[in-house]
Order: sequence, then structure tokens, then C-alpha cells
Amino acid sequence: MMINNISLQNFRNYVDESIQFMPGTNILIGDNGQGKTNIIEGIYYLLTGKSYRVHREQELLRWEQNEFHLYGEFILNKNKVYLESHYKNRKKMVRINQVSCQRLSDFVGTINVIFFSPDDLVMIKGGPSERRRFLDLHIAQMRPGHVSLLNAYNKVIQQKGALLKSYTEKHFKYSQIQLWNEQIIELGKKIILNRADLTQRLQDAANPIYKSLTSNKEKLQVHYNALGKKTAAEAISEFSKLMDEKLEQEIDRQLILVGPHRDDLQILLDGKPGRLYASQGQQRSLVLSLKLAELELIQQEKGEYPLLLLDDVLSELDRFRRDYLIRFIESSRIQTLITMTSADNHLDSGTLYSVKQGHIRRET
Ligand SMILES: Nc1ncnc2c1ncn2[C@@H]1O[C@H](COP(=O)(O)OP(=O)(O)OP(=O)(O)O)[C@@H](O)[C@H]1O
Repeated sequence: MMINNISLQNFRNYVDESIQFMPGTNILIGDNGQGKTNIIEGIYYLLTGKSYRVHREQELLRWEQNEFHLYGEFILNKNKVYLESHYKNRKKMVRINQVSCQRLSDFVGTINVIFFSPDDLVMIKGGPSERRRFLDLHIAQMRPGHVSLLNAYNKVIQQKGALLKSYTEKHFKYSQIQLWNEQIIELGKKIILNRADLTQRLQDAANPIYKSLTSNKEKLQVHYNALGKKTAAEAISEFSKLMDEKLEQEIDRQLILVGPHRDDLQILLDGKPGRLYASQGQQRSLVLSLKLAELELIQQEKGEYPLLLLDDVLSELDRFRRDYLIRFIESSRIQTLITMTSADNHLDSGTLYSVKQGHIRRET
């Protein structure tokens, strides 16, 4: 998969800028605050319908503007794919090859993308919601139906949550709670199965990478912990029973206590949680291995590597890990966009661009 070009209009600090990318490594160089990350964010938004930095499109609008437009030309299986994303008067509109898409799942995953920045360490250091997000984003790239599943599940969770909050002893609709619970189970099972399946595949792909990053000394494991049970099968068979057992507590605490919205993806280093025991360097190796594993899994599933976006990552890695990453990219010929503040002489090849005050110029 490849990006040929992107145009950004009124997106962040870009007024109207177009960039042509090349196969292989594309290196965006510029001082701080010039707009390197904004390009990466624009591409990511165009491909996933979401920003990884903010939740609201309002913040992506160039200041004092009320519409932004992104246009991109990509290559998939040797065919051109045109994607457009428009935001105007607080409404989003997306098109693929000039055809409007009704839902996010109609275009997410068409062109796959893996994004990696120093903030990704939050996957290890942060709470379960960060790890669920990583896993769900990965699944969505391979199985777009997962997005609809999550949306439907979240709606039911909101409705059940509202019902729990309106509890009074006299007026409580147990039958309505049962209805929501049935839907939570039906949708929740599918979410659990997707997550457990992809976790296993991530582990199988990430562990050999982690081993070669650490000279075979340490072992990476990832385990999807569904409903606090050891296996997904056990969680699914006990889903309904767990819900019945917790109903009184849910009413007391006005919180939904059972469901995959509370699950965790355990990232373990030699059997111990990376969050608690891994050093900073080990945490970086864990994240790097998981990201490279994502690339491999998408390649296995789709027959092509996704686009790789590396935002300010190289400066964060030690020499060994940086060389490993560069070798990986160069040997697998993944089209990669890398941002940095000054040229890195470890990169043998690549097209250089300079980014200055919202303008981009190709230098080589
Ligand atoms: N909504 C917006 N409208 C206009 N300008 C914005 C908007 N959001 C951010 N900016 C500007 O964009 C610039 C930041 O761009 P970006 O995050 O891409 O920087 P960068 O080149 O990646 O820098 P660094 O190397 O520090 O990460 C800042 O000058 C900021 O003021």
C-alpha cells in the first residue's frame, strides 16, 4: 500500500498544501512546531476517520476556519484509490473514489496504516483503556466490521448506564435491564472473540521480533483478559452468570461492571506485567515489537504492507533498536514517512522534504 500524494486545506497550520510522496522512505525534516506532525495526522485522519491526538474535529480546523478538506491518492494492489475527507459546519463527509460513505466502517481498513510515536509508550504505562484502544484500532484495520460492533456495544452500554443512574426502588425496570444485558452479551461475545483471536496472532508475530531485539534473552507475551477469566471461551460461557451475580452491585454503584468495556490486554515481559516491571528501554522494545508485528499481520492478511508513519520515533530509540527498525523498513520495502528535526545519517536512502511554517518542499 502506498500514498502518492495528499492535499491539505485549512487543516491545522496548512492553508492549501499538496505533497507528492515517493516509494520507500520519505523523511520530513523541520524545526519544532513547523507542521511535520500535522501532515502525519492528516494522512492518519484520512485513512481512519480519527485523529490520534484529539477527539473533536473542531481542533483540526485551521484557526478561525469552519471547514477543512483532505484529498489523497493511494495505491492498493496496483490500483489507484482516491480518498477524500471533508469537515464543514460540524459535519463530516468521506468519499472513496468519489462515492460517499455512510459509515466509518465503509472506508476504514481500505488502505491500512500503522502509526508510531513516542506517545505510544502509553500502551504499556497507561491503563487498560489505552491497551483496548490499541487492540481495537488494530482489529478495525483488518476487520472493519469491528468498528460497527464497538459502536453498537457502546450505545447499549450508554443506555444501560442511563437506566442504572435513574434507579429508584419503586421504579426500576428489571425487564429493560435484562434486554440491555442480552444485547451486551450478544455484541460483547463477538468483541471478545475478535480481541482474543487477534491478541494470539499479535503474540505469535511479536515474540520473535522482541527476541531478536533482546538477543533471545527475554520473552514477550500478550494475553487478552476477558471478564477477568483465563480464556475467552470461559468468559463467554460465564458471561450471563457473571451479569446476574453483579446486578445488585451495578445498581448500588450505578456502574456497568461486566463486559468487554472493562477488559485488559496484558503485555507481559517474562510473565510479569510490562507496566510494572519493564525498564524504559524494555518498554520501548515491547511497543516496537508490537508495532512491527502489526505490520506483519496486515501483510499476511492483505498481501501488502500498510503505510508506516513514524512521528519523531528515531531520536527516542537507542542505536541498536533504531538500526533494527531501519533495516526492517528498508528490507521489507514498506513505504514509510518519518518526521525528524535534523537529518539522521543512519538512513541510507530516502526522499528528503523540508517543512517550514506550513509549507513543504522536496529537497532531493
Ligand atoms: N488548529 C490549528 N490551526 C492552526 N495552526 C495550528 C493548529 N493546531 C496546531 N497548529 C500549529 O501547528 C504547529 C505545530 O505543528 P506540528 O505539531 O505538526 O509540529 P512539528 O513540526 O511536528 O513540531 P515538533 O517537532 O515540535 O513535533 C504549531 O505551530 C501550532 O501552533
